[in-house]
Amino acid sequence: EQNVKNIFVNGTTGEGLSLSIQERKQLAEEWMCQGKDKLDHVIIHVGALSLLESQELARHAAAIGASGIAVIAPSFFKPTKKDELLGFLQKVASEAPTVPFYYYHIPALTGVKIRVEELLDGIREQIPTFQGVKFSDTDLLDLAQCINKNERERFVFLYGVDEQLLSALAIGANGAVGSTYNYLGRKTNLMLQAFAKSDLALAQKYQFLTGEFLSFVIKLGFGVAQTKAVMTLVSGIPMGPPRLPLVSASEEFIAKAKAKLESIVWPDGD
Ligand SMILES: CC(=O)N[C@H](C=O)[C@@H](O)[C@H](O)[C@H](O)CO
Ligand SMILES: CC(=O)C(=O)O
Repeated sequence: EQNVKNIFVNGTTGEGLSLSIQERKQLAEEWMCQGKDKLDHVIIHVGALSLLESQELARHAAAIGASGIAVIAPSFFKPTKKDELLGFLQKVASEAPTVPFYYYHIPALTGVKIRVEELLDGIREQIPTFQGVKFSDTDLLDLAQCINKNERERFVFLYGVDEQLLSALAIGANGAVGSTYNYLGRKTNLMLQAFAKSDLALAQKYQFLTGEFLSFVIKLGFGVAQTKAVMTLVSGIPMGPPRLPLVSASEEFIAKAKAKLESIVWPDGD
């Protein structure tokens, strides 16, 4: 329905860090199975506070044939220097030595603000499977420097601040991973197509409209619980309640989000 061809499992929206290891394995297996003939890539997030658990999840993802694995920075005891973060990532990546590895940079949630530009310098020597970054930060200078310096190594940069994806594309991001594509995937694909055809005015229209929706719901209080409510609203598929400490979106939020979404007039006419 949203025509999304790649999936990122057990990340932020999937509340991966709130699930048990057993649950995470089960979900990864289910997505591999369901996606078999439908999806191009299944990237499984295997980050955890415990290095041992993260390694176990990496081995599991490799065993079930994941197209990639991703890891966020550990966020209770935090790495403060590049080499500390790199050491952790390396010890996870090496458990899945044939699986492309992505660093999931999301400093607003992890509190780990080590610049990606710095992290990537020489990273292939430590992590031969290093493939790219899921870059969920607004620092477009850091992203630009990553892209500028790493062109030769052909890393992939998947952008994760959906409301400013177009700006990231302009600076050279290769793709996008984000929560809103669960319900605005089709519209975002139209934006990507417009950008690919250099129709910047049309691409901007889509970005302005997705931005209008997001700025509206962000003012109401927008997080993973609210995202799930909007997913249910649009798809009709019940997402179930989030897990504590997150609590379900209010009926008032759902009604307002629904009205806002329905009020938007898209360039493609629906
Ligand atoms: C913090 C967070 O959830 N980030 C998501 C991706 O990483 C984004 O997809 C946002 O949910 C989205 O850009 C809406 O603000
Ligand atoms: C939103 C997103 O990219 C994630 O669930 O990690």
